[in-house]
Amino acid sequence: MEMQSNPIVKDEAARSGRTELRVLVLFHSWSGNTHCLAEAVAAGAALAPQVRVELRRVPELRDERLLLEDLRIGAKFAVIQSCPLATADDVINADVLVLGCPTRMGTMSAEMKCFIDGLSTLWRAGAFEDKVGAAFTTASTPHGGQEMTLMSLAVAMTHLGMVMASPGYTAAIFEDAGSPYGATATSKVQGVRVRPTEADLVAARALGRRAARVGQLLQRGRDAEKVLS
Ligand SMILES: Cc1cc2nc3c(=O)[nH]c(=O)nc-3n(C[C@H](O)[C@H](O)[C@H](O)COP(=O)(O)O)c2cc1C
Repeated sequence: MEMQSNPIVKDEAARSGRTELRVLVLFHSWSGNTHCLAEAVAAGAALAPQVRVELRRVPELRDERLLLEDLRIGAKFAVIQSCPLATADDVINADVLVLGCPTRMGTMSAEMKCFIDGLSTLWRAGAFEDKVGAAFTTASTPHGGQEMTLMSLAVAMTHLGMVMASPGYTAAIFEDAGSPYGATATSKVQGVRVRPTEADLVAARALGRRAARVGQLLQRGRDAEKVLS
């Protein structure tokens, strides 16, 4: 999927002289765990002043009717389905892009990878330079590849020319939940499916807040540069 657009023109027009910061939380999820983190990231980002936050999902590679018919995920996917699909304009207009997906075979889901690969036209036109990036994921086991997935998302965003807002240990919660590379949750405990814990959600909110803050610092720097030039 290649996104057709005239990014430079749109990007300049959409982003110059704007005071509000636009944060796009872009996720992939089937059974809702990553969706839970996405909502928490969006809520955290929305705490910053003068921020507009949008929650969008990446397109499925499978027929969505089959996902709805799947007894294990159908009801959960129906909720996710009500979230709009991301458009090229959503991506172009964002100052901050926070990407999240399930860990699949130790790395990002194919759906997220396919979406990122489809950004190549925008990428070649420089549409991602100086956008801020951050990442989150869920996996069913505690060491099932969360950090690999976060790093795979970070690698892709680095290729796009984005500035990564790593959480590090910038909030105390990262000592207990998430990771210095992004927000995480484990969706199975002793074989039982569970939702992200309150600590996971606090870490996801902290990630959203941090990404928005780094975005605002960069925005102020750009504004100051304009005044000085
Ligand atoms: C094809 C496939 C591959 C998966 N691979 C992994 C994996 O490598 N490690 C892991 O811990 N969980 C793995 N899982 C489990 C999901 O990462 C986990 O259930 C996740 O929380 C699902 O997110 P969602 O609820 O947002 O759909 C896999 C699931 C599927 C369907």
